[in-house]
Amino acid sequence: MNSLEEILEKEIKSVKTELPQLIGFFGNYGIELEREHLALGDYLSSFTEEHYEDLGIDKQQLIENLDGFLEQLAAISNGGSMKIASLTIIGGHDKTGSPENIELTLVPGSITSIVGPTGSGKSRLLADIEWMAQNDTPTGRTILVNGEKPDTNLRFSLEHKLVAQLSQNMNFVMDTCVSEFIRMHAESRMVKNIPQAVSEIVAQANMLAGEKFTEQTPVTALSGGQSRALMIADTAFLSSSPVVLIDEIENAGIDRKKALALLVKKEKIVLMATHDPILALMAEQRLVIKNGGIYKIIQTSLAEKSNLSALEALDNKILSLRTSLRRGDLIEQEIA
Ligand SMILES: Nc1ncnc2c1ncn2[C@@H]1O[C@H](COP(=O)(O)OP(=O)(O)OP(=O)(O)O)[C@@H](O)[C@H]1O
Repeated sequence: MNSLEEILEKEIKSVKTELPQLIGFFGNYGIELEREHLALGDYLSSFTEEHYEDLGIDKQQLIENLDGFLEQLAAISNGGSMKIASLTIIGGHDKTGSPENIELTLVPGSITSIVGPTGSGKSRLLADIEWMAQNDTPTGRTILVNGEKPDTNLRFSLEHKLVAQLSQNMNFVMDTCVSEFIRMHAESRMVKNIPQAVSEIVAQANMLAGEKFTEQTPVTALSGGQSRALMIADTAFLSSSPVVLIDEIENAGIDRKKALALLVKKEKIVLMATHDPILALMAEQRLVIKNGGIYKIIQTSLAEKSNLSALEALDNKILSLRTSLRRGDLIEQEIA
């Protein structure tokens, strides 16, 4: 990443191609990066004091803000290499206040499922991890990163986001198309080849969802399953967060096994709340939640793993029935 001095000495033309984020940065102050042959520093020095008064900022402040912005960009682009060695969940208490006597350490490359009745507290556990709870949530749990309390910077800084959360509700409020949505995200993550990222993410999302959508589809026109597929592909490709939390892939009518494979491709700590036996058994361990507390930790046994293929065969049968149903066929044949 270039230093502030180097950026100020560069021609505006190359600044715009190398750091397109700066177009938006200056745009926020009402500064258009015109006169492309000038060095950025010379361009900013060519403004009169009155001009700066009109913009509502003086030159020194603008340069300081630019420096801060460049630091943030550098932090984001280094995010790709951000790794953690472990995540520890220290128990709090269940809904009735009984202690949750547990200390569980998760390491990268592991998948842990979270099971339990509706309303038992699965999403709450994911939320505790997302917020790096420090005995300050309704469960009293504490989360440690690399065996230590994460510092406040790590907890609240967006650039160093430790956790990517895929939640049950994906409501897009922006009125923009799919490619624009991914482009904005890819740009903020300093991705170099944005068109390639866009087409890969759309292709992967379409492999997860039923009806295909295109790069031009408005995000507000996506179905629940399609938008979830888009968010899963987006997280898998663009998120550098070392921890991925998934709240129920199965409800969205997307191919959940492919989705899981996509998300765990990289060395990440994955936790997923699920009601689905296949997903639960694909994890190496599962946390059973009861009345708001972690009640049991079960290691997936060999016998359970060997049941997976029979479960998948059952599941494929249901899937093909679902496909027939969606196509408008009758389901009259005897089901063995
Ligand atoms: N240990 C706890 N102490 C107090 N409240 C809790 C505790 N655990 C969970 N809750 C609360 O219980 C409610 C239900 O929990 P949650 O939404 O996490 O359930 P869930 O298992 O994810 O349900 P579903 O399967 O329907 O998605 C929430 O309001 C949550 O904050």
